[in-house]
Formats: sequence, C-alpha cells, structure tokens
Amino acid sequence: MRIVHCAAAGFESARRLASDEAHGHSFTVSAHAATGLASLRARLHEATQALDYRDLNQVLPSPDDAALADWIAARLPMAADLVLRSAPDRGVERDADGTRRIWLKSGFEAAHQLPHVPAGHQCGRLHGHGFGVRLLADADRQDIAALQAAWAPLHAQLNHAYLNALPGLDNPTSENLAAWLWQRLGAVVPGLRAVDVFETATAGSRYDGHRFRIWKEMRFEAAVPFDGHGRYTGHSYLVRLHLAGQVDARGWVRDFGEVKARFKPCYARLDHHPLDQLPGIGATDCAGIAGWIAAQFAAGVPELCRVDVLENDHDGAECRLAGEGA
Ligand SMILES: Nc1nc2c(c(=O)[nH]1)N=C([C@H](O)[C@H](O)COP(=O)(O)OP(=O)(O)OP(=O)(O)O)CN2
Repeated sequence: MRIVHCAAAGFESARRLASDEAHGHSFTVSAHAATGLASLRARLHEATQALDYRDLNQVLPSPDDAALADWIAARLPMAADLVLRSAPDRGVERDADGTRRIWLKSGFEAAHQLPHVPAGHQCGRLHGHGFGVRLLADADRQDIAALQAAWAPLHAQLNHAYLNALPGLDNPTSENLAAWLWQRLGAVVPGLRAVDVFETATAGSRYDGHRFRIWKEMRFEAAVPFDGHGRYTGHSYLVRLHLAGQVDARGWVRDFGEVKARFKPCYARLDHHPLDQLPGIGATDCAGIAGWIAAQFAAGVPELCRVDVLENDHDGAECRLAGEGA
C-alpha cells in the first residue's frame, strides 16, 4: 500500500504556439507525490504564481503543455507526477521520471443496453448516456491535432447511435467500449497509451491494451478535527474506488452498482460522522481516510487497486494497492 498526496493549483496565462495566434488559457495543474504535502502545495503554488498573468513565450521558447509541465516539475523539491490541463479537452500527464503523455477529451451521446446483466438490472433496459472519452498517447509521438483526426471518424460512428447495433459492440459496457476504441485507434495512433470511457459522471473504465481499470465515485459529508483544541471542521469528500482486472462473461470487471453496494457499509460509517472516531483510523487527513477505506474494503474486493479521497477541488490523496505503483 502506498500513499500519494495530491495538490492542485491554477494560472491564467497567454501563449503563442507555432500554428496559433496568441491566446489565453485557464491552466490547472495537479501534482501527486509520496512525500512532503506541505512543501508540495507551497512549491506548486509558487511555480504556478510565477506563470500567472504572464506571456508564457517570455518564460519558455515554445510553451506547449509538455514543456510547461517540465518547467513546473523542475521547480518542485520532490519527485511528483503532474497532470496539466490547458483547456477542458486537453492537457498532458508527466510522470516523475519525465515520461509525458498528451490527452484529448471528447464525448458522444448514444443509446445502449447491456444484454448480459441479471434480470431486472436497470442497465438491461434501453437507456443512454452522454459518454466521455479520453485518449492518452506519448507526447513525443503524437500531437493534439493527430489525436483529433484519429478520433473524428469514431465520433461520427458513435454519436447518436444505438451502440449495440455497431459491429463488435453487441455488449457495450464501458470496458468493452474502451477495448473497442483501443482496437480501432491502436492502428492509427502510434504511441497510444490508454483509452478512458466515462459512462456517467461517476463511473468509467480505462483500457491500456493489457488490462482494464474501472472506477466508481461517491460523495460523503463528514467532520474532522481542525486543530489540537477540540474544534472540528467538515468537508464534502469525494471517494473514487478503482478496480483492475479482466472482463468476465458479462463484459465487465465488476458491476459499478455492485461496487457501490459493497461499499455501502463503509459509506455508512463515513457519511455524516466525525472521522476521528472511526475505529482503527490513524490520521484524519485524506491520506489517512484513503488508507482506512482501502483496509476496510480490500478484503471483499480483491480487484481493488486504488482509493482516491479528495476533500475539495485541490487537495486529496491516493492509496495505491497492487499494480498501481504500490
Ligand atoms: N463495470 C461496469 N458496470 C456497469 C456498467 C458498465 O459498463 N461497466 N454499466 C452500467 C449501466 O449502463 C449504468 O447506466 C451505469 O451504472 P451506474 O454507475 O450503476 O449508474 P447510476 O448512474 O445509476 O449510478 P448512481 O451512482 O447509483 O447514481 C451498470 N454497471
């Protein structure tokens, strides 16, 4: 089990890239590091403040997303993974070892039904979603324009379609959709690293050519000690459970609904409670809460590979288990 702390910051800047007119962005960057949360927060803030309301071409010769992530990483005192977002649909991930992946987010609106779910399951009925899709590819081998070009014909095929009618998608679970997209994009996108499918605002699946990782999010409201003098504060927490594995005969790793149902007893102990009174909890920061949830939940769900807990839009922690850098 490995705890990774997360901090995030934003900056508003202008830049001009080779093919562009000068224009502005609201950038956000989140940093993920195993040690030194206070220093991570402070130095991330310092680095992003140095870019705020700046002409980025005065800072870097070619301030593309990957170069900006390198610039910020060089100003952090510890090894950190970064996720930089230059617009809602694009950005770059930079691992602590310098590996960089660009990402493009898009979506489509479609109808489907899942033919292999148990009788009475809501997803056996004809229904639909505004699906999100995120493509990740090596930054040194791909650019956003090439990803957009590769995605366009697939968008045309999926948007406003009945997914079950498309060849190869007779069982269109999030997992099968991610694998279907991977098969079609792999041939035309050298350096493709992963395909994410966001089925709802709270659930989705990643396929990286080898394994699936699904996630389900829930929110809970809780109190935590604020200082050493008996004062409490509270947060609306987000918990994101990740499960990794292969798909079964139903076409999923585990039903999102089952993940939620299995989490229910744990959820009941968190929601509308003071977290310092949970039996067995150590620290009540996000790291402590994520570790506590992982310990409670992992026994019944061997596919659990990561638990994220965020106390607001900026601050959180990940508890990484087997196969996720634990
Ligand atoms: N592993 C998977 N599980 C489920 C899939 C899937 O593709 N892979 N799909 C479905 C349904 O299509 C469903 O619409 C989405 O599931 P769920 O998250 O349970 O939906 P809700 O919006 O009802 O979730 P709440 O958080 O309870 O509002 C089911 N499972």
